[in-house]
Amino acid sequence: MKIAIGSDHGGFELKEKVIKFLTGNGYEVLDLGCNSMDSVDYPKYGRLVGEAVIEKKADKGIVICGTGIGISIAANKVKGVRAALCTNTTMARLTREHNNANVLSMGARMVGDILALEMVDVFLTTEFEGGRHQKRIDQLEG
Ligand SMILES: O=C(CO)[C@H](O)[C@H](O)COP(=O)(O)O
Repeated sequence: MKIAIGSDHGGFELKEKVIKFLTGNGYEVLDLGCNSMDSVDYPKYGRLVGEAVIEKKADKGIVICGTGIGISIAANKVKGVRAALCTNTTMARLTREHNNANVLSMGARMVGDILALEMVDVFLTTEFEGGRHQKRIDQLEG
């Protein structure tokens, strides 16, 4: 499975740890930046990850900023993206099972590294349940 990942400066350090986790667990990674802790603007990176998923350059995406809020808003501007800001593993599981989320968003200033990696693992290994949830997702695309 190929994962597109992007962050702003607030998420840079966590992004590097997530990349290490992903490559260590057999995932392919498409790192779309940023590339240092120098201050950058999160909209670009949210959009890049969202576009990579929709253009099928990656199977799923991960976006990280300080809170996870701004970059999730940015990713969700790309048509077809369902980016979910998660703060615990239950949310990471349910957003796959119920929302078929294709992008995980996390706030590096909000959650610890261990929890973040647990959320990544759960998000990437949980399947969409389908059934009653599909018609609700269809309505999102209006
Ligand atoms: O969380 C964020 C957006 O939702 C950003 O990471 C945050 O706003 C960046 O702040 P600063 O420029 O003060 O580092």
